[in-house]
Amino acid sequence: MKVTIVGAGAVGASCAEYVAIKNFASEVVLLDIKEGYAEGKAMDLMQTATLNGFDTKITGSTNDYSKTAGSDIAVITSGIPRKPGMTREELIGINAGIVKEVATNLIKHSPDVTLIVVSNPMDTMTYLVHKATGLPKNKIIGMGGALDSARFKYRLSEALECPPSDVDGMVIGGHSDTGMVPLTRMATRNSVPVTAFLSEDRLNQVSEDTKVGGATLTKLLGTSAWYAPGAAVSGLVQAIACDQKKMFPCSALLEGEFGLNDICIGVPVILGKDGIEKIVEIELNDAEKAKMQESSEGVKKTNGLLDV
Ligand SMILES: NC(=O)c1ccc[n+]([C@@H]2O[C@H](COP(=O)([O-])OP(=O)(O)OC[C@H]3O[C@@H](n4cnc5c(N)ncnc54)[C@H](O)[C@@H]3O)[C@@H](O)[C@H]2O)c1
Ligand SMILES: O=C(O)C[C@H](O)C(=O)O
Repeated sequence: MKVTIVGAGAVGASCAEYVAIKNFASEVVLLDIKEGYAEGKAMDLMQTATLNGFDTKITGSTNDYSKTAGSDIAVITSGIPRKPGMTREELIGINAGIVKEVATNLIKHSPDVTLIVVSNPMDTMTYLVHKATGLPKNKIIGMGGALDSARFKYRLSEALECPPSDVDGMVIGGHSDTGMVPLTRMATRNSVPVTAFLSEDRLNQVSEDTKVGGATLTKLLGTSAWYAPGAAVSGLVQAIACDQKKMFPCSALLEGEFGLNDICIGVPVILGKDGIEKIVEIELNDAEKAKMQESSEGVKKTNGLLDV
């Protein structure tokens, strides 16, 4: 199993580290445009192999896509991150060109690759990859909901004063400060609805904290987060590589599902060896449907800025 990660920055390197530590891939190629950078990150990570007990071979490349040939899965984390005070949408001007070029180069050398898009604004970048490449729709996956759901569970565990592993929950919708739709009605603590423990006001606070999860970290760090994003991407890579048939909210191209068309946005999907093997159309109530509709209008507005 060969995994390529383009963009050896904070998120790309974190993802490479988690993939290696989970020890399911034979090879990880890190590629970056910055001279020597991916090679340096790869060497540093390889020097953790005996410490962390993995056998995955990690190599680096400065923009030489021939090194990525035959990749089964490729992750796109190339592009600029936001700074405090910015929205993800403001990154489109620089990141659209980078993502389009990177996706085209990857497919040239690995025509059967499954792509995971991470660069922001992620839903729009995922849509761009659909428009710019001829890959089938099951092979283009946007990562946002897995991370947002992890943050939702963290915030729920804080409110419930319990370990995060007690909590289950999911965030669908656009990966933006206003577009996320945390499904509080369906969240549980060991199968008991969290609504049994938390007031409506407290749950609203959990939702609002979840939606600005990325912005909160960006303010603290001066740039956007990387540990949870890297871990979330590695979960998607593992589900595909190991044909796990796991359910994650991912940005997928919708053709009528959830009443939406011609858009990539976060919905529950089953991930296995064929990428997105199924979109799971869960039943939403009227309030959730309205939030999803509003979220899709935001994503479509950003898509309208694309030159496709
Ligand atoms: N979808 C998500 O949930 C999520 C989470 C975190 C970050 N992100 C996004 O991921 C992207 C990367 O974030 P980061 O913190 O790793 O940034 P970073 O600046 O640390 O790393 C980005 C890397 O991309 C490289 N790069 C730029 N242009 C390139 C090109 N044409 N080819 C190859 N490499 C190129 C840069 O040299 C840099 O090393 C940002 O757009 C950020 O907003 C998304
Ligand atoms: O917040 C960001 O800009 C990065 C990423 O989308 C995140 O949610 O951490």
